[in-house]
Amino acid sequence: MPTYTLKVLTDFASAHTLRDYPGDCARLHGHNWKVEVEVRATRLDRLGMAVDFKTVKALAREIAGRLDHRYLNDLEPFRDINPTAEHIAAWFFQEMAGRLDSPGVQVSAVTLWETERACVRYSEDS
Ligand SMILES: Nc1nc2c(c(=O)[nH]1)N=C([C@H](O)[C@H](O)COP(=O)(O)OP(=O)(O)OP(=O)(O)O)CN2
Ligand SMILES: [Zn+2]
Repeated sequence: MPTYTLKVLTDFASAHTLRDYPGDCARLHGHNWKVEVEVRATRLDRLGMAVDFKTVKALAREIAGRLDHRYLNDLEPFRDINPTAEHIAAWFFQEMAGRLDSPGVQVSAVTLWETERACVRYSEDS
């Protein structure tokens, strides 16, 4: 089946500490995180769009804004789980999936870049 995968980018700047990490990352430090959100559809609307990029960007920006200029360890769910790239990517995916309300369009992956050299891609493909 033809599939359209759209990707939008956003970012946020936050501080975190990794509890129990055996090294520098257990100390307070920050990152300029970059987020790639992928959404997938198999149908287009009458305009020829799976979903307007603006819709996906606005939602991704709103979610990123909740993390921006914050100490992640103070925010749910990172009071209880370490704010690793893996956990942040999964949280971001779930927030997007819970809010994207476009028929026939699903969030398919979130890639979180922690540095320019390291990222994690989270999806729930079976
Ligand atoms: N699998 C993961 N590994 C690490 C995570 C993570 O979230 N998931 N996080 C960190 C720290 O947050 C650390 O700040 C990042 O370190 P690193 O990727 O090593 O980045 P640096 O720029 O400091 O390191 P270079 O070796 O210069 O690339 C660690 N690991
Ligand atoms: Zn870090």
